[in-house]
Amino acid sequence: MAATLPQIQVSAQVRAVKFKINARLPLATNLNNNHNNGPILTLIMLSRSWKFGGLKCSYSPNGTNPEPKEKEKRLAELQTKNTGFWPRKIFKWLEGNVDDSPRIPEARGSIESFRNEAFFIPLYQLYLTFGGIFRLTFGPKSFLIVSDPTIAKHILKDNSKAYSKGILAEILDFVMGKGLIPADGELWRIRRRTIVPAVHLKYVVEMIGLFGRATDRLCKKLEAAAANGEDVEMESLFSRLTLDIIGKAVFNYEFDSLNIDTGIVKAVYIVLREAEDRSVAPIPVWEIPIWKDISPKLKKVNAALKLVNDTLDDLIAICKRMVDEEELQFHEEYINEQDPSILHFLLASGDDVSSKQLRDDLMTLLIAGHETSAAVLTWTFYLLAKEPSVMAKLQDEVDSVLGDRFPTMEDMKKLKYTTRVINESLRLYPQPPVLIRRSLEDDLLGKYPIKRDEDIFISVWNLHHCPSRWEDADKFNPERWPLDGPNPNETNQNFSYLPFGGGPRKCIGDQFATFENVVAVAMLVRRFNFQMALGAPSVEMTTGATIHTTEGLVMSVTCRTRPASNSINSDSEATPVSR
Ligand code: HEM
Repeated sequence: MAATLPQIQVSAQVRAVKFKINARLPLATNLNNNHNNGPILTLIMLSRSWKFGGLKCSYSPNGTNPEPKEKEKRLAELQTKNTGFWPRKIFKWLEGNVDDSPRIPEARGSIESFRNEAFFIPLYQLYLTFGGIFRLTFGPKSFLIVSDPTIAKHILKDNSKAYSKGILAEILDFVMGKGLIPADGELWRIRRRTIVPAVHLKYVVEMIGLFGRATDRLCKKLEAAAANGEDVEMESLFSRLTLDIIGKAVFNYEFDSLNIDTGIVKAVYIVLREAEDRSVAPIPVWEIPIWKDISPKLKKVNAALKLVNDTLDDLIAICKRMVDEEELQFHEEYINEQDPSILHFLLASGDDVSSKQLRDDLMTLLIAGHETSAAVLTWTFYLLAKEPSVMAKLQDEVDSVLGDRFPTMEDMKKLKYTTRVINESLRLYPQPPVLIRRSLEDDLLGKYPIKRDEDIFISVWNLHHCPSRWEDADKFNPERWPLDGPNPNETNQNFSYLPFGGGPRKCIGDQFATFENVVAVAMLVRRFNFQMALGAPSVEMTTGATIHTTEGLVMSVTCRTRPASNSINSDSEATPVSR
């Protein structure tokens, strides 16, 4: 199973751990500009200093290199003779350590090629050796890897002003510009204040109907596959489902990608794929001036980007006309029934239509809300196929709560086990698995002082798989979240669980996404049984913006005997599911 993590064995004498790290980093984790260290990293760490496989490496837990014996002896002599004339600083200087502050444990490595392993897996192995914060160094470049909940909270929440999105903003610039995810500082504050009100409760409730209609279209596709006995590749279907949903929810555009491959759908996928490719590219070729003009791939990307941008401009113009003509008064929970999209809300609120900023924000929402939800659904169905007892319990709940109709807001409160399944899926497969920050000033992380301009990866994967925090950490066990307990989040789990980040930059679509996933899972498991298809490629992880499978999630689908409507729970007002 892909989530089963290799454990490293650390012997007392020699700790020799050879890690091959695939530098297919999550979207936020590219090594570009001066961070460019090539595609693959191989770390070889030896406790203290030993020769191993012809390569000499060193590691010491306080970050200093072991000194030669003679020098140590001389220092010891000097120290024993110290009568107060030699200040302590001078001994430290002779040791090559000018200040008293503790040094962050350091893992040093060399770079080497190795494919087909998700980057965060070796980071997990290093975490088991080095602990909640360590420095990962290759040549002149280093990164801080944080897997400690208190330090994560400090960076994300308590001292969040001292951190920017760093390399994430650089990589995403071509597609998101200064959109809400990459933006920092005052611009981010202004945009966040403008956009968050658009995702109000009434809007989210309205979206539940949209989630149901879109999932119903997917059900029809699956019904056809089931009738023909065809296997289905669920990862790409989930990607299309969530694209259809987010297009309609953000700018009232019907991609209908589940049914047709129009030019715009293809263009969106070209742009999304490019964003992922850039996040894992060893060299930022797109920045080389001549290459930019002659590369057929980049030409294609630019053409696709132009089509997407032109379409967004058109949608903004159409929406602007609607807003000008309508007589609705703008208020806190403003919603236009014909077009409840976020774009409509923003324009009605007086947001500047001509600005590139609005387009950047729409593009950001499209990407943020599409890949993440698709990945959650993919891994949830993979986990469910592996745990039939969880699937059976889930189907029981859905049968009894939903009966034969589309889910409503009321059902969201009742589908408690379904929600726990999503909570647990997000623990095992956090999307994205790593959060990126850069320090804007000197700071203290735990007991360790750090300088400005440190690139930091907060490994949500490590936080969510920590063996001392979670019982049977690798087990898919929705029961770990009591049904009568609060919905787990970063606050009630003390930053050990960060499915939607935390602090001021927490996801603005958390409730939207949770309901979207609950509706999709509930409707799908009510209608179908899912199994891994016979002869399907084994499911392995790889990283782009989120965790993908390497070769898709190929499943066989069979129709369930439709459960009878449940008269107690069924809501006569709610729309029956179309047949
Ligand atoms: C299951 C689906 C989703 C997951 C797992 C998810 C996860 C996250 C996480 C972890 C962050 C924090 C990133 C960081 O701190 O660096 C984030 C931020 C964000 N998310 Fe989501 N997200 C999901 C769905 C959505 C949806 C549907 C939308 C939009 C409708 C959305 C919009 C955003 C935006 C705009 C931000 C940036 C907020 C800011 O920086 O102020 N997300 N998301």
